[in-house]
Amino acid sequence: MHTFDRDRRQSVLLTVSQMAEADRLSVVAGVSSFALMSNAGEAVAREIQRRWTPRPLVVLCGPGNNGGDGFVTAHRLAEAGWPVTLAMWGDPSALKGEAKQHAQRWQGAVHTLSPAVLEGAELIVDAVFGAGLARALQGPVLETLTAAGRGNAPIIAIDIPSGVMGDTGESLGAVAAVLTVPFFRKKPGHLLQPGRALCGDVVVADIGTPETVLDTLVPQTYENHPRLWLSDLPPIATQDRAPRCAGVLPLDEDEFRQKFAFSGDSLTRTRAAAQSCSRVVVLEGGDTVIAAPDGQAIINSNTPSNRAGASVVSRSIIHGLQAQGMPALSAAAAGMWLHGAAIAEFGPGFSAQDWPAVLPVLLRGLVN
Ligand SMILES: NC(=O)C1=CN([C@@H]2O[C@H](COP(=O)(O)OP(=O)(O)OC[C@H]3O[C@@H](n4cnc5c(N)ncnc54)[C@H](O)[C@@H]3O)[C@@H](O)[C@H]2O)[C@H](O)CC1
Ligand SMILES: [K+]
Repeated sequence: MHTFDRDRRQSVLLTVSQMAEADRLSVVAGVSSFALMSNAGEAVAREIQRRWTPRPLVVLCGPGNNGGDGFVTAHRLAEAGWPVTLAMWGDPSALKGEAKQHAQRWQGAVHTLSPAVLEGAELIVDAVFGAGLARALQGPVLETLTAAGRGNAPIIAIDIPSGVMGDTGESLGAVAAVLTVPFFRKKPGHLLQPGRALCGDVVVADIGTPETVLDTLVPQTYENHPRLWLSDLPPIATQDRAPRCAGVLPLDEDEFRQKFAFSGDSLTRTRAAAQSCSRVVVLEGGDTVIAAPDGQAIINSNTPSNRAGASVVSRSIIHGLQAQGMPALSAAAAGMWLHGAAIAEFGPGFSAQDWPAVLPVLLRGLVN
C-alpha cells in the first residue's frame, strides 16, 4: 500500500474537506465551478433517465451547491420532457455563485419546501444538503424528507442523502435513497453505516475533476478492492492451520470496546486504535474498517450490512496470508474482501472447513 499507483487511485475515498479542495484545484486547473455543477446535475439526470421513463418527479433543493446541482437536474429533465416540480428550502434570492446562476436558468415555479409538494410524485430527487451538512435536520426539511421516506416514490440522492455526514456516515435525520450519485470519488460516509444502508446503490459520476488533483490531496482512506492488495498476494497454498501472527489485530465491536476506550465513528476509532497499539487493527461489523498505524485506512464495502460478531473464517484467511509473508495491511484487506466475496458467491452458510475449496475459486477469478 505504500506505492500510490494509478490503480489504487480508483479506490480513493475523499473527506468533505478534501473534496472541497478538489473543487478548488479543479478550478485552478481550468475547470470552472459552473462547469462542475453543470456536469454534476447532468450526470444525475442521466442516471435517472437510464433507470426510469418520464414520470412526475419532484426535486427538493437546499440553499447551497447541492441545491444548485438539483436545479441543473430539474432543468435537464424538464428539457427532456419530464413533468418536473421543484421546491426549495430557503430563499432563492439568497443563492450564491454558480448555484444562483443555475437557479436563474430554471423557468418553472420554485415552490416552498413542505410535505405538500410531494403530492403525486413518482420519483423524488434529494438535493437539500450534501457535503455541507452542518447540523441535524429539522423543521420543514425533516418533515418533508420524512414524508418522502414514508411514501412509495423512490428517492435519488445527489452526492449523499441529506442528513448523512460525509466523513462518518452518521445520520442526523436522513431517509433512505435507492440511488446516490456522488461526484469524482466516494466519501467515507458512503460506506460507513448507517450511511451505506441509506445510500442505496452508489454510482460515482465523473464531472471533469482532473485526476491530478489527487497528487496534491494525499488521500489516506480507500474502499477495499483487490487492486489495493493483489500485487502483495503470495502464491496460494491454502492452509487450514496457519500460525497466528501478531501484525493484525481483528476485533468485533465487543472485543474492541473491551480493549479500547476510543469514541466516534468506526473509521476514527479504528485509526486511533491502530496508532495506539502500533498494529493493523480490523474492526469487524457491517462496515468493517481496517487501519494501519501510519493512518492509512481501508473500508470494506462487500461485508453484508447485517453482519455482526467475529468471523473465524476471515481471521483464519488473514493469518494464513500473513504466515505466507503478505504485509499486514494487505493481508487484512484481502482477508476481509475475500470473506465478503465468498458470502456473495456461496451464501453465508459456509465454514472455515470449506475454505480450502472456496479460496482457490475466488483467487482464480481475481487473477484472471
Ligand atoms: N466535486 C464535487 O463534489 C462537487 C460538488 N458539488 C456539490 O456541492 C455540494 C456541497 O455544497 P455546499 O454548498 O458546500 O454544501 P450544501 O449544499 O450541502 O449545504 C450548505 C448549506 O446548507 C446549510 N446547512 C447545512 N446543514 C444544515 C441543516 N441541517 N439545516 C439547515 N441548513 C443547513 C449550510 O449552512 C449552507 O448554507 C456537494 O454535496 C455537491 O452536491 C458541486 O456542485 C460540483 C462539484
Ligand atoms: K443530498
